[in-house]
Amino acid sequence: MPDVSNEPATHNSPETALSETNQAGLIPETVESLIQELATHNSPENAPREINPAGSIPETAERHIREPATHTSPKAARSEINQAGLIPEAVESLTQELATHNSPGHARSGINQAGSIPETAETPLQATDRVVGLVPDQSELPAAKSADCIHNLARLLTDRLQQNHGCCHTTEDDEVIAKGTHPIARDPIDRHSVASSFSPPFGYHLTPKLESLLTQLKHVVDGTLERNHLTKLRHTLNEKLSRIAGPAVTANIDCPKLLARLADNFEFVNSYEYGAGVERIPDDSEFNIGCPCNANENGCDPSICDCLSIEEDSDDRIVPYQICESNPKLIVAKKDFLRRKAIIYECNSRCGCSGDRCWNHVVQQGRSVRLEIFDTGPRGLGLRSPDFLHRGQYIDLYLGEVIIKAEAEERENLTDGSHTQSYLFSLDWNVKDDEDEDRNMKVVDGRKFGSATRFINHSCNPNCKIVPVSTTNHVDEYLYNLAFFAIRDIAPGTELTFDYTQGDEQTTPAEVDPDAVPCLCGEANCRGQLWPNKRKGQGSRP
Ligand SMILES: C[S@@+](CC[C@H](N)C(=O)[O-])C[C@H]1O[C@@H](n2cnc3c(N)ncnc32)[C@H](O)[C@@H]1O
Repeated sequence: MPDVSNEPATHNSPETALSETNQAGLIPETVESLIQELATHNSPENAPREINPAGSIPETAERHIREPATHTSPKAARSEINQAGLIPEAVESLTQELATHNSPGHARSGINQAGSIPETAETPLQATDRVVGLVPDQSELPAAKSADCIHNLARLLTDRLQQNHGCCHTTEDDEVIAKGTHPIARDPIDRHSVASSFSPPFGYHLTPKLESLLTQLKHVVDGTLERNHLTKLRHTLNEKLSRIAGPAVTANIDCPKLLARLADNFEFVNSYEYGAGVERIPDDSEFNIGCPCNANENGCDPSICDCLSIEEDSDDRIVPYQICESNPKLIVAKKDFLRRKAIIYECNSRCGCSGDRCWNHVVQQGRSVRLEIFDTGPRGLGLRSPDFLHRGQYIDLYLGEVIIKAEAEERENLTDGSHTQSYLFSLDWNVKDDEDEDRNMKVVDGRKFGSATRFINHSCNPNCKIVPVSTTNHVDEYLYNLAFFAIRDIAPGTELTFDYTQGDEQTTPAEVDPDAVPCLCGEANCRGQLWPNKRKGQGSRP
């Protein structure tokens, strides 16, 4: 990238520089055409007369942007213009700079297909045009001095392009990123640095026209940086999404702030991440035994399957799954099971029914539906599926860092009193009392690591439910999966929601806690708040 401040202009006689640049394909065709147009119409003496004093692009030049230039060889045109001092080097450098950051091929195809001037191509066009437009003011500000001013600006803009490859976060985003454990390190950017640091060399004055040119250049460079940054964020995010196991998880997000938060500050994981101090019973513990069902006879038999939980008031085993009525290839959670509070113990490889061929083996098969993270507006990001979801269909797991209760409390205290989003989910299904909770309970934190379900918002009239599911390790009662199931048929593209107070008493509070996070679900039965502010983390306790 050329340093226009220090580089002697020797090897760049304007002619050579332009021809070199053109060989490298760096100057968009439209700029060429305009230069030709200007050269044809503007001999140095004619220029002030011909060019619209208001600084807009002359009609003739506009026309030529769409027409192939025929009558003037670019080389000759440039040489004429340069002799007249009408194309300052700085504009040339800036043209190159912008062209480098915005592939010329791309710029050209944008121009040609749309038949209009894209923003990126506008810079050199406008710059050239307006610089020429300065000629009438030469008595006030000699062209050479104008060029110096622009040169100075071009250096600052170039520095800015070199220093950061497009970080245009807001201060708020920088804060969010600074708090994260996995940020892509970026220095905070002062968006006004160019404007505030530019001042004309001593003794030079800026005409209003030049000042407006400089402002335009700055906006174009800022816009270019912003676009480059968004492209990079999308790339980063798509890479992360592509590493998620199973059918596609995509993101449909335009808001730069939300995009930055997701791309820079969140990692998708395919299983739990275990934090410090989390004790686990190993899967191969001698106490983990399978059921006696026989794969070669009746398969898994609900009347004898030891994996199934037993009803409290009878010896009946609770059968959680059935064949889906509207799609016989699908095993879904039973309607009556979804209404109750119960944990699912699935069969696994230790079982006589050989686990993976057993009907009681749904969550372990993994996600089978596609998901899309999208911008809901007032509720931040949300989740939906482009697929039709059947009632009882398993959707995905809620994943994240598994941490001990004390750690969860510390994390929650950091955000206490604020309406910061909460991603804590207590694994409290088998917790007996407060002492047991303090000693054994674990919490899943989906803030920095998680799955797509971490974006499921709350609704007071939800279409999903979270169910505790134990799969390969039935003896570790404090560690199980949190699995989302559809509780009714869900049309493609419908936002997925669940009740954040699931398991708690779900009555409309007499008065909404003024410190609580207000609920924006918009349902007729909305309770007005997500959680009472005293407890933001969710739990699955029955
Ligand atoms: C688990 S996150 C859900 C994803 C979140 N919307 C995001 O952008 O990352 C929970 C947070 O989402 C927001 N949220 C979820 N449901 C909401 C609702 N019904 N009304 C208002 N905010 C909601 C709250 O800020 C809550 O703390």
